[in-house]
Amino acid sequence: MAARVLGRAGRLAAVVRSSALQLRLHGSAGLRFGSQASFFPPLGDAMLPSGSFNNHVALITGGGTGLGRAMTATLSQLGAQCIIASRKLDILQRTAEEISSQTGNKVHAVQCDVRDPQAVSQCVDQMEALTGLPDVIINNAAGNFVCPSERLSPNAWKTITDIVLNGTAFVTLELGKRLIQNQKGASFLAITTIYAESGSGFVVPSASAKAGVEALYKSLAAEWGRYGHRFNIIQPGPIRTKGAFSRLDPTGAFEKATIDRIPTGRLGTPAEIANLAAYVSSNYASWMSGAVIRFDGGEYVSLAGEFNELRSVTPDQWKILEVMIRNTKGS
Ligand SMILES: CC/C=C\C/C=C\C=C\C(=O)SCCNC(=O)CCNC(=O)[C@H](O)C(C)(C)COP(=O)(O)OP(=O)(O)OC[C@H]1O[C@@H](n2cnc3c(N)ncnc32)[C@H](O)[C@@H]1OP(=O)(O)O
Ligand SMILES: NC(=O)C1=CN([C@@H]2O[C@H](COP(=O)(O)OP(=O)(O)OC[C@H]3O[C@@H](n4cnc5c(N)ncnc54)[C@H](OP(=O)(O)O)[C@@H]3O)[C@@H](O)[C@H]2O)C=CC1
Repeated sequence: MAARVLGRAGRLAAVVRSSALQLRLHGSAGLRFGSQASFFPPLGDAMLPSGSFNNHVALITGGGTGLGRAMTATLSQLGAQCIIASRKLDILQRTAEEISSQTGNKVHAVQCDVRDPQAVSQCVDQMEALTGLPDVIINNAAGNFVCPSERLSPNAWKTITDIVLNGTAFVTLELGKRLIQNQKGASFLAITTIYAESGSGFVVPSASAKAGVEALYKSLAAEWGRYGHRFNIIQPGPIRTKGAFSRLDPTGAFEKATIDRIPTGRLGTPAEIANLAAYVSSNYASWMSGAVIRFDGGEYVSLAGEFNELRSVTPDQWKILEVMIRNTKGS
């Protein structure tokens, strides 16, 4: 009994320690925990051996904020030279300076609106001049907001699908063609979402575009292996970032309900997904291509199972239910 209590206290202490670490490197917002979260403490430090990305160049779209920033921090800590690209140059530059002053590795900030194929081509020109072509490409940039579909204007639809599907395609095709020409292989990773698979009301442009991204990456995994390219997908569940939560949970009501239904009792953390993205993008995963990795604390299966709500039935209620069911014998 004492050992069990001590074990639990140890796990809680680990949660606190690793949250403090993440705050330092990734600047994550406050974490909220459900009752079972102490079984699943998030670890904040880099999982791969130091130097795993030495002599590697990584491009992370949307790398100035949220999950992209965390992925950049981890890759940079592991030795990569990173390029982060998005629309807001001031934010990119601030992030680049902060990360590179912590890791000692260069992070370059390049302005790019991924919706514009010419801007993407210029961004890749700039990148070639700065670092040469990349070994790792993470298509992480996205746009989204909750909205009943009957309220969507054509431009609202176009804005989201342009950033998510066309933006990912423009970046992937531009880099893919140049890498093929230079006979250089690379790891491509796309960040989608768990509802790319199920679809979801109220985020229909995002769901449609993310499903398209998954089809794009699975198709290219089959077609471009012969050029040395790997294509993989991570589907994150909810991870608190300002960009996502301000547009998808403006009142904060979604967060509590979500934590209640996630079997691991908490949201994910930016550092956790950064570790997974680093592994998938690394040479340790050189046999991984065409993979779709759900990373959601169990939320998807929790939402899907018809009888999962029975979690709220108490042991006393089960005694009554069991008698009722057993009484059907022979009927
Ligand atoms: C709680 C989390 C749980 C789970 C998360 C699961 C999945 C998460 C997926 C994500 O992708 S989260 C990432 C979210 N991050 C971002 O969205 C960051 C970037 N976003 C933006 O820059 C904007 O929000 C943007 C997507 C609207 C694009 O900005 P831009 O300046 O290019 O567009 P406009 O502001 O000009 O709008 C274009 C068009 O859309 C209409 N519109 C904008 N907001 C809304 C809204 N809330 N409801 C309805 N319509 C909206 C806007 O009116 C324009 O259309 P019209 O020209 O007026 O017709
Ligand atoms: N957080 C979560 O719970 C989840 C997130 N995801 C996915 O994770 C990824 C990161 O999201 P998250 O970090 O939460 O949110 P953020 O809003 O922080 O990240 C989105 C990034 O995309 C960039 N971006 C948006 N539009 C463009 C554009 N037209 N061109 C170039 N860059 C653009 C933004 O930078 P800028 O404004 O400078 O252009 C921003 O850095 C996204 O793909 C999202 O769909 C998926 C499931 C859950």
